[in-house]
Amino acid sequence: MTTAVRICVCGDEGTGKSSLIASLVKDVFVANKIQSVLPQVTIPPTIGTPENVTTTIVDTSARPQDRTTLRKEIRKCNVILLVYSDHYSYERVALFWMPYFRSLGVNVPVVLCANKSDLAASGSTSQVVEEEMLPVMAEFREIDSCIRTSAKEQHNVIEVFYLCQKAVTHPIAPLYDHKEGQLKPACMAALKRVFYLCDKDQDGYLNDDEMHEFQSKSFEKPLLPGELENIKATVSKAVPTSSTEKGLDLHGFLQLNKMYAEKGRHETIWIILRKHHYTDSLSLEDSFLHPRFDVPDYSSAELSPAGYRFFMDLFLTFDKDNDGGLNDQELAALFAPTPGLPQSWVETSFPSSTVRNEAGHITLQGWLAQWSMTTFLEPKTTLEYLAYLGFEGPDARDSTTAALKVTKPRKRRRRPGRVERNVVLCYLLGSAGAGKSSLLDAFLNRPFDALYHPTIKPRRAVNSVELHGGKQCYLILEELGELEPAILENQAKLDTCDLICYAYDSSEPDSFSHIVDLRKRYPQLDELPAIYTALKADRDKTTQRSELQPDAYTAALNMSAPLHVSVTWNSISELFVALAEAATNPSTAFPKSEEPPDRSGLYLALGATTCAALAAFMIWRRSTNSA
Ligand SMILES: Nc1nc2c(ncn2[C@@H]2O[C@H](COP(=O)(O)OP(=O)(O)OP(=O)(O)O)[C@@H](O)[C@H]2O)c(=O)[nH]1
Ligand SMILES: Nc1nc2c(ncn2[C@@H]2O[C@H](COP(=O)(O)OP(=O)(O)OP(=O)(O)O)[C@@H](O)[C@H]2O)c(=O)[nH]1
Ligand SMILES: [Ca+2]
Ligand SMILES: [Ca+2]
Repeated sequence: MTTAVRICVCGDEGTGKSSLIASLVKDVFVANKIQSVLPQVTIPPTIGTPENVTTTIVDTSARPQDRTTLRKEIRKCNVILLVYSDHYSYERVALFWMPYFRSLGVNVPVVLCANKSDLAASGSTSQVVEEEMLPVMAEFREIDSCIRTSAKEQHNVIEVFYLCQKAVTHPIAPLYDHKEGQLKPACMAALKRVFYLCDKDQDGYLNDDEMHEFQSKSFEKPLLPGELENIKATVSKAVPTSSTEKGLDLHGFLQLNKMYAEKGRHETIWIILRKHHYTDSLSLEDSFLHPRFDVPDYSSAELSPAGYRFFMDLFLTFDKDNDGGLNDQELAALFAPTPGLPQSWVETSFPSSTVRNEAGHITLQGWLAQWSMTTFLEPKTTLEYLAYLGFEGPDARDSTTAALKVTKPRKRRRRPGRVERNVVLCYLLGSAGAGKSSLLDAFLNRPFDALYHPTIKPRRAVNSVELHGGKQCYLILEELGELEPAILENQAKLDTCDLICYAYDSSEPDSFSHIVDLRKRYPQLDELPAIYTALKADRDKTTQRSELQPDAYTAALNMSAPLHVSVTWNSISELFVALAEAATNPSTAFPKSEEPPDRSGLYLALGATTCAALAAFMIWRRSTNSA
C-alpha cells in the first residue's frame, strides 16, 4: 500500500497556490507578499492523515521560464492539486491544464480547487458546483474531487489537502466507473469473494450474525444498534426486488457498495477490501497467498489439527445434499473464491487419485487424503488455497501457516522406532505389467479391471490406513511410469520418499529380474527401507528367470521374503497396512544384519521334516512287522 503522498500544486499565476500551502503549514493567512514558489514541505503522518502516509507538498510556478521544473514535478507526484480562482483561470483548466497533464502522459488523480471563495465575485457554492465543477468533472475522468477554499479565511484548507491524500490512498478509479455508473469488474469480483467468504453457512445471504462478524472484521468495531436495520432499509429501497428478510443477498451487498462509491464514501470499500488482503491493484497480497514456510531437509509438511478441521468443515458445509460426496456443482461452489482447482490436481485428473463414492464423487476421507498429499508434495499450494478459501486460525491474527506443521527430521532411517509422520510416500517399483496400477486401484477400493492399460505418466493414489494400535496415517503410493529412471537418479526425490515397494508378477517368469536390475543400476536405493511383494498370487506361480529365486534373493539380503498378494483377494488391504507400518517404522524394512538372522521360521520347517521322517519310519516298521 502507498506510504507516501506527493502533491504537486499547479495552477495559473496568482490563484493562491503558495497561499494555500502557507495557510496549511503556518495555520494563518500570510497577507503580505510571499515568495513566489515555496520550498517543498514534508508533513509526517498525524491522527487525521489517512493510512498513516507521509505527505510532501510541492509548490510550482506557471511562468513559461519555469516549465521544465513544472514538468519534472508533475511527473514525480502521485496527485495534482489544480487551483483556480476566477473566470479566466477556470477556463484555463479545460483549455490548458487538463490537456497539458494528459500530454505529459501522467495518470494521477487531480483534485480541483476553486480558491478565493471569500471574494464576492466568486458566487455561491451551489452555483460553482453546478456551473463550473460538474461540467469539467464530466469531461475529465482523472478529476477525483472538487472543493471550494479560501486561503484567506482558512476555509477548507486542511480539507483540500486531505482530499489529495485520499485520492492517493483511497482512489475511486479502480473501484468505480463513473461513465458506466457501475462498480468496475475487478472490484465487483473482489467484493463477490468477500461476500462469499462471509456467508459462512453458504445459504446465499449474510444473516445478522454474519453481518456483525463482517462488520467487526472489516471495521474493527461492532455494528451499533439500529445500524443493521438502516443498512437493510437502504438496500431494500435501492433494490425493491431483493428481500432482506433472510439477510443481505449478493445483489444487495454489491448495491450497498455501489452506493458508497456514488456518495464519495469509496473509502469504505477500500477498508473492506484491504481487511480482506486486497492490494491497491485489487489482487490478493503476495505475502498472504505465499507466506514464508520452510520445510528443512529430511522433514515434511503436514496439516495441523486446525488445518484438518478447516478442510473437514469446508467439506461438510459444501456437501449440501449430505450424500457424503462432493458433486461437480458442490465442488465448483467450494472453489468459487479461488482461481479453480490447483494445477497439480488438474494434471492428475482429480479426483482419480483418491477415494470416491459409487457416483465417482470425492468422499470426506478422499478429500482429507487429497489435501494431506498436496501438503506433503507442495505445501505452498495448500497455503495458497487456505488463503483463497478464507482459513482463519484459532487466533484471528494467525497466518495460514497455522494450518500446517513441519515434521521432525528423519535423517537416520535405520534407527529403531517410529518416525513422527502421519503422511508417508511409497514408490512402487516393478516390471511393466507387474500389476502396479491394479494395486493403486485396489488401494482406492476400486473394482479390479482385467484390461491392461500401461502407465506412461507417474500416477499416485492416496488413502488413509489404520496402523496397528488404531492410529491413522495417510499413505501415498506412486508408480513412476516412464519417469522411473529419471526419478531414481534424483537423490532429492529419493530423500522425500519414505519406502520402496519392489513388486513383481509371480506368474510371469521375466518379472523379478527387473528388480534385480534396478538394484544393480541404482545402488542408492539400498539407502531406503524396502518391502518385497509378489503380485497376482491368484495365478499359478512360476519359476523366475533369475540367478536367485525371489525368496533366496531376499534371504541373501537378510530381508523379509516377498509377501504374496492378489488384488482379487480381500486380504490385499493387509499389504497397505504392512507398507504404512514399514514407512512409519523404517528400521524394520532394512536388512537385519545387526541382529542375528531370524531363524525361527527355519526351525519350524526343520521340526516338521523331522516329524515326517519319524512318521515314515514308523509306518515302515509297522509294515515290516506285519509282513
Ligand atoms: N481574497 C483572497 N486572496 C487570496 C487568497 N489566496 C491567495 N490570495 C491572494 O492572491 C495573491 C496570489 O497568491 P499566491 O499565493 O502568491 O498565488 P500563487 O498561485 O502562488 O501565485 P504565483 O506564485 O504567482 O503563481 C496574493 O495576493 C494572495 O494574498 C484567498 O483565498 N482569498
Ligand atoms: N489375475 C490377476 N491379474 C492381475 C492382478 N493384478 C493385475 N492384474 C492384471 O495384470 C495386467 C497388468 O496390470 P497393471 O496394474 O496395469 O500393471 P502395471 O504394473 O501397472 O503395468 P505398467 O503400468 O505397464 O508398468 C492387467 O491386465 C491387470 O488386470 C492380480 O492380482 N491378479
Ligand atoms: Ca506561488
Ligand atoms: Ca501401471
